[in-house]
Amino acid sequence: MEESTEGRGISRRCLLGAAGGAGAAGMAAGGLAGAAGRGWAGDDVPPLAAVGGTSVPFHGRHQVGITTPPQAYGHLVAFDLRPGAGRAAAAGLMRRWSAAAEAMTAGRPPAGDDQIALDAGPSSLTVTFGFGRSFFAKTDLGDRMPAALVPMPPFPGDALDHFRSGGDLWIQIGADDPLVAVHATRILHKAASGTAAMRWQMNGFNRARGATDRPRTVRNLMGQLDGTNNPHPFAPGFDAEIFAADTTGPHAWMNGGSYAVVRRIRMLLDTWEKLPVDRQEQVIGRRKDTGAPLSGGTETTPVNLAAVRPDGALAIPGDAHIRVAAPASNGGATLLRRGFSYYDGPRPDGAPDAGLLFIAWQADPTTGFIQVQRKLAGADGLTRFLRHESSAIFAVPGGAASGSYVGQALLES
Ligand SMILES: C=CC1=C(C)c2cc3[nH]c(cc4nc(cc5[nH]c(cc1n2)c(C)c5CCC(=O)O)C(CCC(=O)O)=C4C)c(C)c3C=C
Ligand SMILES: [Fe+2]
Repeated sequence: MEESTEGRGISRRCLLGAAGGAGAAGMAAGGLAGAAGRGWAGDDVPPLAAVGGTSVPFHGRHQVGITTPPQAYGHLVAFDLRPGAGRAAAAGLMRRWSAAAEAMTAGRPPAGDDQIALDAGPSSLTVTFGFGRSFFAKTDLGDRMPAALVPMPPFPGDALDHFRSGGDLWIQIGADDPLVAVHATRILHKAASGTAAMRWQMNGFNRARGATDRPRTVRNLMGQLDGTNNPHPFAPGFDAEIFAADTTGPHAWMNGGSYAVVRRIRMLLDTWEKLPVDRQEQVIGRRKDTGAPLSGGTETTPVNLAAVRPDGALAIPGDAHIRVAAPASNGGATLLRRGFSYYDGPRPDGAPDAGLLFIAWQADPTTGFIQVQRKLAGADGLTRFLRHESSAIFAVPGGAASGSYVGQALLES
């Protein structure tokens, strides 16, 4: 049975983690020992299960939610500053948001808690904050806007909804428990009151942690393993490809930061599902069941783009998604893809409103997403099964040190 602590509104479970289950760098299963030391000596309380007890520390050089393994539930929320809200108001908001995020990711109740996630533990909650281009003019910080935060160019085939694109501020919320994710979303929305209004919200999901016998690549709504050939955080060159280069001067506030490109990409599932599986595999260039490249091997075997079949045809077709998107086809352009599926029921035309909340992380969107998407829009066999329906790009500053808030180096210097 669950026990809540009177007056503090936090479950004792939150303070007693479970052993095991921290599958990734930066994650701590039962990583709440500090909290547990604050007067909670009970040993008759059942501990949180591994999913609930896993915490991802909020503070660090980089914000969380970039290299953190994708959680089961995700909410992407964009806000616009209210008229009259300038730099000081934005600083106050980032301070409130960071304090709430720091508390919730540690399994503590934030200020003004509504207690809807009392007994769930942190459940790998991450909260990631970003700034859109429009933020800088409204806060009189135009001279601090980095050159890499370019306007997104149009691409052939785009069908963008302006009202679900862009935004002054962005929050990515991820957690392995749905109540924890919704709780964080609602708390952060309430904390914005008076300063910023919600512009759009999109809700997504991935496979539940623990549903498979071992952590494995997520499967998207087309049925493919998606994320296999992502760059690995421990690989040489990863930081240079994904995180902004350290600088001094007006853009030093982005040290440790990254750029997020967010695209809501609807999948034309009724058309896709009519295609035989072997044709679907040719479109991607990988086996649908195992994720192995059509050049052979297992999911993790390096792709051989030069491999030919006995009949002399390319094993991975010329218009296969993984060929056209590969760094080798794009001057080395590398992205870290970390998205969420969405499934929002039927559209008025009867087709499923379903697809991918595609999020790409990179050191520079011009040499990252924009370069690759230009190529894909013209040459990728997958394109005819997709519609890009919203688009945004955000500068995501480095993580906050303990006692400071995300974006402080921008807003207070
Ligand atoms: C602009 C970049 C990309 C968009 C947009 C994009 C959309 C998209 N992709 C899939 C499914 C898969 N993509 C896969 C690999 C892959 N995709 C991109 C880029 C974009 N994808 C890259 C750079 C790569 C890696 C290429 C490589 O070097 O091998 C795969 C294969 C498995 C994997 O490696 O992740 C799948 C499957 C969908 C469904 C989609 C839009 C909805
Ligand atoms: Fe892709």
